[in-house]
Amino acid sequence: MTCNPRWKEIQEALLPGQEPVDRPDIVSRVFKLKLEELKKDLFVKNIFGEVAAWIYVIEFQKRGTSRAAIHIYTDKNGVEHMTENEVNSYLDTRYVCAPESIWHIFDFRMSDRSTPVMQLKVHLKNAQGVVYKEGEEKDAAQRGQLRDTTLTAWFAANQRCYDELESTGMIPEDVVDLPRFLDDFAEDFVYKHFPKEKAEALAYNDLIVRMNAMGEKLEKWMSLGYERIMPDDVIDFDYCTKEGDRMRSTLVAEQEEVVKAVLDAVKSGGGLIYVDGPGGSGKTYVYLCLINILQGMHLKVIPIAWIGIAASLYCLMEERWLHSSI
Ligand SMILES: Nc1ncnc2c1ncn2[C@@H]1O[C@H](COP(=O)(O)OP(=O)(O)OP(=O)(O)O)[C@@H](O)[C@H]1O
Repeated sequence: MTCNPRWKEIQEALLPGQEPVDRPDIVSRVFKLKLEELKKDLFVKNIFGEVAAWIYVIEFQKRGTSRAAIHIYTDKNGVEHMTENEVNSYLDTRYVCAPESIWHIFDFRMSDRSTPVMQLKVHLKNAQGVVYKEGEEKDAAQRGQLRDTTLTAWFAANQRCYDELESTGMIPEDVVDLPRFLDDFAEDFVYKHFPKEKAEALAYNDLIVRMNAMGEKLEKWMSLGYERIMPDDVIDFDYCTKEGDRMRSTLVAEQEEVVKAVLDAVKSGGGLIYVDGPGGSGKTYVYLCLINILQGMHLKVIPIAWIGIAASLYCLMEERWLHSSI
């Protein structure tokens, strides 16, 4: 839909001697009202038939003519092809004309789309809600058993989809092709400096732990014959000592002061030390240095942080957030 400055509603709202170009605010408001009306016709009154999904983008042509490019999908299968060329939309709007500025100032939406998201009425098996009239309870209960709820219909759709995939041979049998994905699974551990073979064993053990947590057994599908090892069993103490010493030799005086205070506290049975400093002043570097030194001494170090991002900085360690360590 393209805006027409000669529209009656625009012309009537102009003050004597004004042209539409003088009143982008009126032009934008009228265009917006008409767009809303058109949306009602298309998507509520369905004047062109049932609509499966829709999306529109507002465009402003070179001399400021507003235009809504609306895609309507009448076929549910077409919905998944809805894409927007963001690069082109960006380039096309480099020139900001008066109606476009007003459109933004009024906070009108630049694009909108229908959301093909449905809320499922979750219920336990055979415990769906049934609406009944007094005296017709039995019929209603029977009807309720026959009729799908959004949840049971969703289960049925999943089953149909699964059956289709199965009939085309796209669902693998109960075999997990771990060797094919082992490199990907082991990547995290390689990143944490474990040699490839240990990283693979750790990945395999990690899968076992995760499966156990879900009440499943990895062995049911396969056994790769790795021995059970946990990250703590494969700490390279020599590497930690060397790396700790190397980092310590590079510390500036204030950093060394912190490291010394912590190591003294460890020797004398413990303590609580608070470290502060401006952003980028080398706090994390000190923690990493300490982690290496202490691990090299076969001591257990548990880094904890308020947020996941900070926790992930301790890449030598299993990441933990504060709440998971308490
Ligand atoms: N003594 C040092 N020798 C070499 N590089 C260092 C040293 N101290 C810090 N750096 C480097 O300086 C940068 C900033 O240090 P770091 O990330 O430890 O600061 P930070 O205080 O933890 O920062 P933020 O508060 O933003 O988290 C890092 O790249 C770190 O490797």
